[in-house]
Amino acid sequence: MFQYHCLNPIAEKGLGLFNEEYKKSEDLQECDAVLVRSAKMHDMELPESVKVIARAGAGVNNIPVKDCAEKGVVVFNTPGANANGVKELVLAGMLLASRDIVGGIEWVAKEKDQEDIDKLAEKQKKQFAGCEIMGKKLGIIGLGAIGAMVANAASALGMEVYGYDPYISIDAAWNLSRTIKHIKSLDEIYSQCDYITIHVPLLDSTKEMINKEALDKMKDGVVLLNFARDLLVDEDALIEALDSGKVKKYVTDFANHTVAGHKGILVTPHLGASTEESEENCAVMAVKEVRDFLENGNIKNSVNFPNCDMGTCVAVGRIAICHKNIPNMISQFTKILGAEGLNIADMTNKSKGEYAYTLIDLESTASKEALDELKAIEGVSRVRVVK
Ligand SMILES: NC(=O)C1=CN([C@@H]2O[C@H](COP(=O)(O)OP(=O)(O)OC[C@H]3O[C@@H](n4cnc5c(N)ncnc54)[C@H](O)[C@@H]3O)[C@@H](O)[C@H]2O)C=CC1
Ligand SMILES: O=C(O)CCC(=O)C(=O)O
Repeated sequence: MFQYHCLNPIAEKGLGLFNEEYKKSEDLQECDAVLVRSAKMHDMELPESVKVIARAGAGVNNIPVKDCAEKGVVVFNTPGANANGVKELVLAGMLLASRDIVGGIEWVAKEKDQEDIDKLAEKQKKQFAGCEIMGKKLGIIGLGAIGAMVANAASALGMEVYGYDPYISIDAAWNLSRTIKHIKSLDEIYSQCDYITIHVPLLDSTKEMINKEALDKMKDGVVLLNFARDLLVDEDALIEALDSGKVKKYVTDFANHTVAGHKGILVTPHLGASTEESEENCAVMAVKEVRDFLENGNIKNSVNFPNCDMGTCVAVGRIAICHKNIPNMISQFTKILGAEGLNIADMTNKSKGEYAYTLIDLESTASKEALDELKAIEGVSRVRVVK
């Protein structure tokens, strides 16, 4: 029996995929798995029982990913599962920034009791006039799941799309419309584009990448959209650029005291992935990842350990070892197992950066002593008997 805990509400369509072998628990103690959306986990004390965290979403900046790797806790996310939801809100954001739709709707609501509201509307509407996005230049920073979808959709709406992503995946590149201009320098995005939207993860290297220097290089009257993370933008510099007229509108999905209520800023309360479809897609993918990991030891879509798939175990036993990606680990594992007379039926070892993962199928059951010896190897963070 496995236990899981949800730090945020997770769609029932996903949780329903847990079978009778799983129990939802109201507290973390004794849990094998944690499911999370945006809850901040950096200051959270995780019990030793937690082996896996699944982020039902893309961004993992709310999770101490490296600390988890050190402790042998595998962290998953759900790549692409909410990308369409975000794409649609980005398109809405561009339209809201271009036409004063919000101002117009608020005006009608305010004047609702005017007898001649229809005539008044025709007279007043010029104050809410705007511009079209067709023919305008859109710069996209980050062409992953979301950026690529925004690029294709904006291109289909007649925008001239400039894309910048020095680390683009082959899959994302294949999915891009041929109309997207491949841009190799951010300066070109800044100097050319009327709209700029950012879709990169929040990392030390991307924090405040939109700063005063970047803003100064942008076209006068640029519209900036941020549906990725607020800390990607130096929002004090942004406010200055907005107040000076350099930036026409800032559309952000992240409410905070710097942006909330400020003129020229449209703030949504982190709604990018808040659609029925995205919530369900993320929950379904997260639960499948957790189940395959707990039941088979397989890893797919982890952000701190490598992909590793040995299917369902048909041997007598399977053990999973989380460890450092350093020399001499496999030979130490096989030596301990060999000394106990355990024959290895199948084995996979994969690495990702500093960390590695080994799955070993055995023709007989490993003793507690052998498992303890494996755990004691320097660089091993967790040994788990999967079967
Ligand atoms: N507002 C919301 O509700 C949501 C926000 N997000 C945010 O959007 C971010 C992106 O999401 P996805 O597109 O699904 O992730 P993704 O991982 O598919 O794409 C990120 C892309 O950014 C690129 N990148 C990384 N560093 C870069 C740099 N310095 N310059 C240019 N490109 C760089 C990567 O190569 C990758 O192609 C997430 O990390 C998350 O913070 C994601 C989903 C929902
Ligand atoms: O779960 C959510 O609503 C947040 C989505 C998000 O920001 C992400 O997937 O990175």
